[in-house]
Amino acid sequence: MDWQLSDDAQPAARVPASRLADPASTHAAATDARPVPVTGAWRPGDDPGDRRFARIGDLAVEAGGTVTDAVLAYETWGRLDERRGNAVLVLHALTGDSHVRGPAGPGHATAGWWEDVVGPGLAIDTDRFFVVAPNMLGGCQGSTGPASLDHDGVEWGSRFPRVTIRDQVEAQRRLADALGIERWHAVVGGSMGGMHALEWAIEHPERVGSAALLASNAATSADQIAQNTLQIEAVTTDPGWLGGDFYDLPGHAGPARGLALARRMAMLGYRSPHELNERFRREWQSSVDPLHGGRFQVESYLDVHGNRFTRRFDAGSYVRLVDAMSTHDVGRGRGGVEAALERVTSLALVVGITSDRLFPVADQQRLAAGLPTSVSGPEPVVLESGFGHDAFLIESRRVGDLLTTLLG
Ligand SMILES: CC(=O)SCCNC(=O)CCNC(=O)[C@H](O)C(C)(C)COP(=O)(O)OP(=O)(O)OC[C@H]1O[C@@H](n2cnc3c(N)ncnc32)[C@H](O)[C@@H]1OP(=O)(O)O
Ligand SMILES: N[C@@H](CCO)C(=O)O
Repeated sequence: MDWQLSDDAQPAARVPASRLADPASTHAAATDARPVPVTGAWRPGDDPGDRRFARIGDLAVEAGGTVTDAVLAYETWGRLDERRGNAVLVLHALTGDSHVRGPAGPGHATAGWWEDVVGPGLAIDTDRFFVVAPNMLGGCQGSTGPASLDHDGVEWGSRFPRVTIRDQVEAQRRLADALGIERWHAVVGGSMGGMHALEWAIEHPERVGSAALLASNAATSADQIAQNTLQIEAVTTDPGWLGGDFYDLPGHAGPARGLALARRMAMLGYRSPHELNERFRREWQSSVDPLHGGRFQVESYLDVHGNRFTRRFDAGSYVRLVDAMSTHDVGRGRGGVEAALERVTSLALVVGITSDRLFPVADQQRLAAGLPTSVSGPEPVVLESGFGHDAFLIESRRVGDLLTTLLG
């Protein structure tokens, strides 16, 4: 089947800012929600730039159900060469999006999340490579997700099926087909994006030249599932959740408090105890002692991140995407993790971070030991950093240096 690049004026996955939950606290930061620009279909030779949309058809998902008339939002940088052999797929983490670098088109004046990694002369050199970055299926930054309108003009909400990493990669495969990319020069992803990159290398080994797996895993551990479960519970026990059908109800803020709480919990996994202790110590945010009504700085920090998050992310997507991480297990139906890893034929770069308490280095040791050809042999490359899991985003220059060992 041919998948279509969209010229439509109103992509099905459009998510107006009004459907994002309102912040629950007066400490909220300014909104990060970006309008979704509507652009024409990408064609070989086009200039890099705007966010575009690919219609990828009906997608039957592993857990049962179908995402009908699914759309993936994506952005590109650089030019596809005549042999279509220089394409690099960059896959974002849980709450990321297609906006890897700026500037792009209208509504995208902002910098991207990997400015120091992707660009002219950088590790993923857009003078050499054609970079494609999709927003994952189930997300809320242009791709079809729970906040998107279904055919009846009502948000999918609770009707949006559970999706898995494999379903999301199947959506990406259709995007690759639509773009005419038979084989990726490389697939690159951090955290949840690394799960997608690995799934590509296992399910479509002939289509992946090399794979970079940063702070990621082969199967989500009990410890990770436990944290995911608490975050989902924080959202779904908020009275504003309404079973997942909270969208566009007059005067209804949605599960904002629950979503903010989930993000605050998640932030603890993203940063290291050492960093938090060194950065905030026991300092107060104001002149008032916390014992007498003031707040600790770290409380304020988490509050800001939690409430800011509610301005840019949909609670329905959050629940579905966290769930997709929990069900991640490359060994499912493939004879176990090690058997699945043996299917990989591409050269792999596996990177762990010393202070990552969410995806500890043991996860990457299992990956490197199981993958047939890893840049660093049976051990991962370990980045010495105090920033915790988020180091793959924060230490971007150093991550770029590591990527050059794979990309040349
Ligand atoms: C691939 C992807 O995942 S893309 C998505 C990645 N982006 C996100 O996850 C968005 C959330 N942001 C983050 O997690 C982080 O900002 C990162 C990882 C992107 C970057 O981390 P850092 O640069 O170390 O930012 P940090 O965590 O220190 O947060 C900085 C903010 O906290 C604020 N902050 C710091 N201390 C306090 C405090 N005591 N009280 C309140 N706010 C505080 C700062 O003012 C700053 O706000 P600003 O952005 O408005 O300037
Ligand atoms: N902080 C990043 C990393 C998660 O793995 C995110 O929210 O996407």
